[in-house]
Amino acid sequence: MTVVNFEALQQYRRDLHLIPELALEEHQTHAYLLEKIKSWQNDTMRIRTVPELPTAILVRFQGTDPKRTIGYRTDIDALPIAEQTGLPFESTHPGMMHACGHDVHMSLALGLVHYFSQNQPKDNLVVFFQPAEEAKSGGKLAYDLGLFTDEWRPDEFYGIHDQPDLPAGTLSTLDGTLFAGTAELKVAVHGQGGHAAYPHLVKDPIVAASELIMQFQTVVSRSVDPIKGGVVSIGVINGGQANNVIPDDVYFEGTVRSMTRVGLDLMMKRIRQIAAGVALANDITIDVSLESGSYLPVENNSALAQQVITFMQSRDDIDFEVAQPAMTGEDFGYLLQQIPGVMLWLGVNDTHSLHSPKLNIDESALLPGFEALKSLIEWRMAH
Ligand SMILES: CC(=O)N[C@@H](CCC[C@H](N)C(=O)O)C(=O)O
Repeated sequence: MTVVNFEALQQYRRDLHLIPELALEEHQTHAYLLEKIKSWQNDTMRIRTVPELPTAILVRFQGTDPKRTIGYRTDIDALPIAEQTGLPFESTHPGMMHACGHDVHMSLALGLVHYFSQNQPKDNLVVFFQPAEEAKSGGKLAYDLGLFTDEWRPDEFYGIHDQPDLPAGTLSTLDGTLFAGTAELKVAVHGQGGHAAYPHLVKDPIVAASELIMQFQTVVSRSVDPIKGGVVSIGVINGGQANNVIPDDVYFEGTVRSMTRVGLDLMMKRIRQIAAGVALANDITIDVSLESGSYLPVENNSALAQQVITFMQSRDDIDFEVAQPAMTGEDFGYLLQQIPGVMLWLGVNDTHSLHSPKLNIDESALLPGFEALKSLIEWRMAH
């Protein structure tokens, strides 16, 4: 029985787009999702929330003839970005926006929960609404809290991410590593400020931070095998308040990325070495924090990815393209290190990139995205 249509998916997506919330603070989102899920509850379903990760929700469907448990994961958090789309359902939360399409991901996951509440699956199915993908590693937190133990442990895990570069509704993945592993970089440059007219009497953190940021750009160009590649990007820089005052401190943040854990380790080592060298050269203190280990490379399980690709390519009603690896990060990578599975892109056709304040996804992706995921899950359960 088909109970999910475009209008329903669009309504979920727009409702959720109005109320974006940051990592681990997704309380309104959680309440919205829970209310919908509870409205479909029946004897085949169990709904689980946990006090240690209060915005997470797990839904488990008992299979009719289970030989395994399939997992499906959506992220639920938003970004600290002030929306500039001008849409009638623009964010009502100042400075926050679903600029990475998690509203789309949640809409599809709600569609799946609604559908399987009316069509009991053959295998068991666990749908995981995960907080904190953009920051704070909700996937790892959930795993480390033991959310996926006993009957809640999927044997295989699937998830999607929207992709503005692909036509709306096109699915895409590859047999291999889809997304990079990332490390979050935080740097504090501590100098000794003073009057800008007397630079010889200060320890200038602005000059040191500038040198450091430019030197970091040599990590990829001089230390990483060009065939393998990597990314060092700075997204935050703060320091100073007046044009004629040299401040005491400068603070900046960025992200370091590689398709392999070995590559990421190398880049992190070079960043620490460069920071130590620039600190010495400027007679200044530089504190570097590099956190990795949660946003691991998103490595699709080879056997499962081949099956997904074969299935998608065999279906006339699914538009599918084999993907190229991307430097995007995802903490689904952490879950895929624990549980085999596959992440896919879903095309949402926009000229604006992910993380743009003008991202305006093409909602015609919603129904084909839902249908493809539902068909994939049902096909997998039949094999
Ligand atoms: C799909 C996407 O855009 N994911 C984020 C994941 C954030 C990773 C982490 N917070 C970091 O900044 O390294 C991304 O930025 O790729």
